[in-house]
Amino acid sequence: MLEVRKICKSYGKKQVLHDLSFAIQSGEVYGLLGPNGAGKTTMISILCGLIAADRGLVTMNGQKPSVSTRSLIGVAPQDNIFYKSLTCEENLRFFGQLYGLNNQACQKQAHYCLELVGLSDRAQSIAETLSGGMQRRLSMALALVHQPQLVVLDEPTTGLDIEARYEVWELIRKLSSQDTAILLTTHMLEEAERLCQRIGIIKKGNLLAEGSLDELRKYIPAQEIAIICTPTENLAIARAIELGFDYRHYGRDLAFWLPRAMELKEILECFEGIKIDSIMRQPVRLENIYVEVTQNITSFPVNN
Ligand SMILES: Nc1ncnc2c1ncn2[C@@H]1O[C@H](COP(=O)(O)OP(=O)(O)OP(=O)(O)O)[C@@H](O)[C@H]1O
Repeated sequence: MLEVRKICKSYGKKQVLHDLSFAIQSGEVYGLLGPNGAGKTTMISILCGLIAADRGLVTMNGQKPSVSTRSLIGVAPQDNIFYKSLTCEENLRFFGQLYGLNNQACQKQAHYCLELVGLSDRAQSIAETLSGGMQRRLSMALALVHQPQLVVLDEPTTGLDIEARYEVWELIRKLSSQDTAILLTTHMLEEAERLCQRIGIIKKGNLLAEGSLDELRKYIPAQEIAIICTPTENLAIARAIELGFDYRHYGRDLAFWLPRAMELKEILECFEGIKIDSIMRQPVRLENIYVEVTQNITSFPVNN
């Protein structure tokens, strides 16, 4: 449904997007991940027609950008964009009008979207009196008022507490089940892991890796990861190297990549003679892959 093909963009002499290509199908949640300054917001701005690409093409359902293709996209930007002093319903009706809906359609869509995001009972509440989580859901409702086929959610859960985050996640799942395509940016890798069917990781405007979580696991040739806490890290690392285990530091955690499934007892036997305070086995997480890819430890080019 959405195809982004070899997009390039520079601000002055600084090129921030380099031949960026990806595609999103109906009902798919696609996570566009990358460190600060990677180019995610620039890409979103191009998608939404806010800025022009220097080169490359964005198509929706095979069509080049036009007023009609733009109406197929809804955007909930990082910062809430509703009018604080209007009620939820007034905001929705106003945004509906901006998208060219007539009065009747505005009314109908306002009610439908408020119900979809679980805010029907707050229709007459002034927007700024809503909790942070409700305000994010109102922003999402505004992005949906014109029934877009693709919704862009730019860091939809930043700053939300866990309950509010769950509500937004539920809403994203609901939209996806209704066949809406979703482009999600987030710095919360657990969020992307839970919600996204496919993930693209970009850095400095280059797509470094793309695929489902299972496909991305190829970046870490391990069955599992063992996080080990030891007062003598050097000894443990030396032993791991002898045994042929790769190792990484994730923050303060020392992690060994286990090339095959191993019982805890067997792992402990590997480190016999070395004091181990604690040990934890875990599957390869998106976080591990993301670190690997964005720190260029292992590099696998993505074919555009
Ligand atoms: N209007 C602008 N003029 C000049 N440079 C810009 C402009 N907007 C963004 N940039 C630069 O382009 C690069 C990409 O920025 P962008 O905001 O797209 O990254 P991002 O991945 O969205 O970052 P974040 O995760 O922090 O939101 C950065 O180096 C940024 O400083």
